[in-house]
Amino acid sequence: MPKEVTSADLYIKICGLQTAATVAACVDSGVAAVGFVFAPGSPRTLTVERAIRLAGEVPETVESVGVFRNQPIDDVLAISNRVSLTTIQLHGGESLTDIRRLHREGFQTLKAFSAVAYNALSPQEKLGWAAERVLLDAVEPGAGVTFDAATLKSGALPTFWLLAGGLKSSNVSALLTSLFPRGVDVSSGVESSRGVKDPQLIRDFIHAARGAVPHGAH
Ligand SMILES: O=C(O)c1ccccc1NCC(=O)[C@H](O)[C@H](O)COP(=O)(O)O
Repeated sequence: MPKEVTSADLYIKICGLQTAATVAACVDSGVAAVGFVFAPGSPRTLTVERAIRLAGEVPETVESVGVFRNQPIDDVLAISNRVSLTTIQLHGGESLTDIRRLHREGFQTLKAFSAVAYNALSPQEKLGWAAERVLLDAVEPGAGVTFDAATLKSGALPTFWLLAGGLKSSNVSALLTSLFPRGVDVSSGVESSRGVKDPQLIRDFIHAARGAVPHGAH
């Protein structure tokens, strides 16, 4: 039986932020993490200079996460150090060896897999990822597409895993109470148009996610 996650320790990450106003909406609502995209080709991709300004608005109590996909690890580290990120999220074919190197360099990590790719790992490979923080997503990240969550085999999931892929305020509650992830990650579901975050949609999403789980002791 998965450990019950309460609203006090539910990890909520809002990804793909591009403005100070949306960073403030996340921070004021008490999220665990905000995400800045550095993977090329996304409508949310930031320049390093802009990311430095936005990350400067994030207090130490909130993780500043850089999102990368199949970029050389030396480049990932260089950007992460310049922006003063706390956490590196990897969406490509990066290995456990890459993740361990990032840990040695002082970063927390999130390794993203599509649910399909995670299910296809061997039992031995899953064991390797069991102690890492993992994000389970749709095949195309940041596209606002859900996946068939019933395919997740709960017995083989890491202790800390986040649900992502097509989440929004109208579906997050049902998914949280059926799958028991440690937290959730959203991008498209808090946008008014592709790539454009909306502070009110961010607040609505956080409210809906918190409402889905019991209140913790404070
Ligand atoms: O956001 C992107 O465009 C992106 C591009 C390349 C790799 C990852 C990307 N986003 C990763 C995220 O953390 C998203 O929040 C996650 O995939 C969920 O996205 P959505 O389905 O849009 O909520």
